[in-house]
Amino acid sequence: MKKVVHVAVGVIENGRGEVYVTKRLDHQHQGGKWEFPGGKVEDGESLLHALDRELSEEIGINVVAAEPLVLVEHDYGDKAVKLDVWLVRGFVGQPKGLEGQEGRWVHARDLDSLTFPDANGPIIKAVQALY
Ligand SMILES: Nc1nc2c([nH]c(=O)n2[C@H]2C[C@H](O)[C@@H](COP(=O)(O)OP(=O)(O)OP(=O)(O)O)O2)c(=O)[nH]1
Ligand SMILES: [Mg+2]
Repeated sequence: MKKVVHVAVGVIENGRGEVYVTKRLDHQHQGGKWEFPGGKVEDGESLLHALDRELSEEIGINVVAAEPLVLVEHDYGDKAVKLDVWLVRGFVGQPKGLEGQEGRWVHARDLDSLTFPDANGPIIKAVQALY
């Protein structure tokens, strides 16, 4: 059976109906598409620790308050992922792409105008249902 890659993902919101998205680098899996920042959970690591570590590495924030939003399993054929998505309502720092990736705040209603990986459909629905 194919190994499923477990990913901690953060939907960071700013209290004004906007969420922070970054663009995956061209050489990455699903490169060139927008994403919610996050990355692989390491062996033995808790989800919240993975979330905080990845958001710190990728966009320079630390998580203060997060709650589970949605769990998405998706098989891309070349790779299967389990996205553990958290709504991040409290954080320290100002998000910015630290790995050369583009980043921007986008209003929840405008998420449909950006291209995300196929797995992200249920995430976008869950975000839009909040507003
Ligand atoms: N972070 C993130 N990953 C996503 C999203 N949607 C989606 O299909 N993915 C997939 C793409 C990748 O196959 C996987 C996440 O891996 P990643 O590349 O972010 O992992 P990582 O940060 O640990 O980076 P790496 O150094 O191992 O490449 O999940 C999303 O919205 N955010
Ligand atoms: Mg990542």
